[in-house]
Amino acid sequence: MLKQNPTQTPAWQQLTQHFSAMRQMQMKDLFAADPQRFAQFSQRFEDVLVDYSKNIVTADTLKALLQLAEECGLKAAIQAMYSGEKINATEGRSVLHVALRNRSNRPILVDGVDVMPEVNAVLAKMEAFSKRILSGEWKGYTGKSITDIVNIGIGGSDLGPVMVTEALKPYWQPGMAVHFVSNVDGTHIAETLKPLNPETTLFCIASKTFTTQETMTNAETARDWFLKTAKDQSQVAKHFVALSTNEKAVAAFGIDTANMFEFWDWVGGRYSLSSAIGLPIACVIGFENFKAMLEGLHAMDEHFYNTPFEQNIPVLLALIGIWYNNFFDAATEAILPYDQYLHRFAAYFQQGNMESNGKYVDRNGQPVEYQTGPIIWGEPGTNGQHAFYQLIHQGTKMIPCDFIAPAQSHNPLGDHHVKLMSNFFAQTEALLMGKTEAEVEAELQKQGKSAAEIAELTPFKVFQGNRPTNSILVKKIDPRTLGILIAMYEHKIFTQGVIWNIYSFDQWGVELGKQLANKILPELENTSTVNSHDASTNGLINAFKAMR
Ligand SMILES: O=P(O)(O)OC[C@H]1O[C@@H](O)[C@H](O)[C@@H](O)[C@@H]1O
Repeated sequence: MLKQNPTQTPAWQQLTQHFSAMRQMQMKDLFAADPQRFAQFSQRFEDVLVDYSKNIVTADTLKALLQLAEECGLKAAIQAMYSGEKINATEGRSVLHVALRNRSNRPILVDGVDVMPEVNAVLAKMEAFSKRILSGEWKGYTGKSITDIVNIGIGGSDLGPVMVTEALKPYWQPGMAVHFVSNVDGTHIAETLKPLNPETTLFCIASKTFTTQETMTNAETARDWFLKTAKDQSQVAKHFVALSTNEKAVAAFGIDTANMFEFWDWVGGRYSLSSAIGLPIACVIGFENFKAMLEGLHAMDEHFYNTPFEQNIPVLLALIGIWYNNFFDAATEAILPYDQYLHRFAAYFQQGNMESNGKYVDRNGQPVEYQTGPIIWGEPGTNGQHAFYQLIHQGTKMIPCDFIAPAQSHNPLGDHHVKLMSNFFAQTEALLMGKTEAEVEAELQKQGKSAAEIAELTPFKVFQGNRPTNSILVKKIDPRTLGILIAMYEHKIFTQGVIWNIYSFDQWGVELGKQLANKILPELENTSTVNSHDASTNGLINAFKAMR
């Protein structure tokens, strides 16, 4: 894979020059000058409309950004990922979440072996299992059917299934509920288990490595809780399944490996929701709906693979993100879904994006001299409007935002949805157009304010506007569309990682804290004074011990 420093490309030089012309550019002037701007700067994919016209870009900007993608070897990088090359170089692994939802079934080789037969075998096992659970055929230790699934996992073994099951709540099958325990804080599992009945509860222990401290601790607590009632160790098999790559550790925990749903080291945790990690999803929305989501993911995978970059939605979104991140110095991006069911969508892509592209070392092992991954955050609208939008509208920082909304609500109550959507449209319009001094003055005059009051108040009520947004309007949040959206963001992250010349599929940055926590844990289990750390850490640990 090309290991190109993006700032050393001709395209980057061109963008730098172009930026000096664009930094003062007003989007409303661009709209006024070009009646075709919406048509020119929007793309449709199935029932998804992506409008990126409200960005500080011209055709020239996109041309230079597309050139940057070429010069950074994006084409070859996509090819390398889809053909199973070991692009996760620091872990020596392929990166093949696209194989998990490869509905075309075209062979995908890892070390010369087609992975599709094993992918399909696990999917078939998930289908059979989820059908047995949902039909009530799978019985617990007292002969009752399962009513509650508890997924125990963290990070990529939690956030995807949480986000998807919440997003697709209207598709939950009758008589089945799903719960998630991730935090090692005992409160999480204690509160989750309180209303549950061990006779009708199934635990999915989800961990790629099956060594993660939080998950193993919660899994042991769950097993103790279950055995407190069930008594008999042999009944664990009816209530515990494992979703993992680590057969040995699964067996050592006491889970029958017949109840293990396998995946592989070429599935990154944060890209694993279409692997066995998706089992709780399939068990609550039904396998047919899970399959529809896989088909949506695959459709966007194909779009990303086959579409020329100038119409390629993930590529365009990635390039626009780079434009703000690297030229306008925007440090964050907000994801703002106008759909309550998508309330964990931003949290999901916070991991997806920040764990992938939060790297300061490039693929040559050198510190980068440019910005890489942005900070991702967001909450559903309209809640955000009454909380943090003040800063987006009038703060000193540029925050490019993605607004996402469905045309059809799953809950068409009265005029709720048009009210919601009026806010969706109004916000991006306000961020684009702002409100001028003259408009504010005229408004205040109409309200009967004196000249002195008008002069005093006007500066506070002006909106500069010119704040960039993408609008992603979908017909309905259904399994297929959700799959499309997920893959769209995944490939955006991939594209940016390629251009920033970083490895997007490792996560070494999470290791140091784990190591230190393992060192500190035994120090907390006795009463002696600790002095093996820096003064602050010693002081805090000793204060904690004194307070217990
Ligand atoms: O699935 P596992 O092995 O328990 O790992 C869970 C999470 O563990 C974290 O340490 C990693 O940063 C995540 O990427 C990962 O998803």
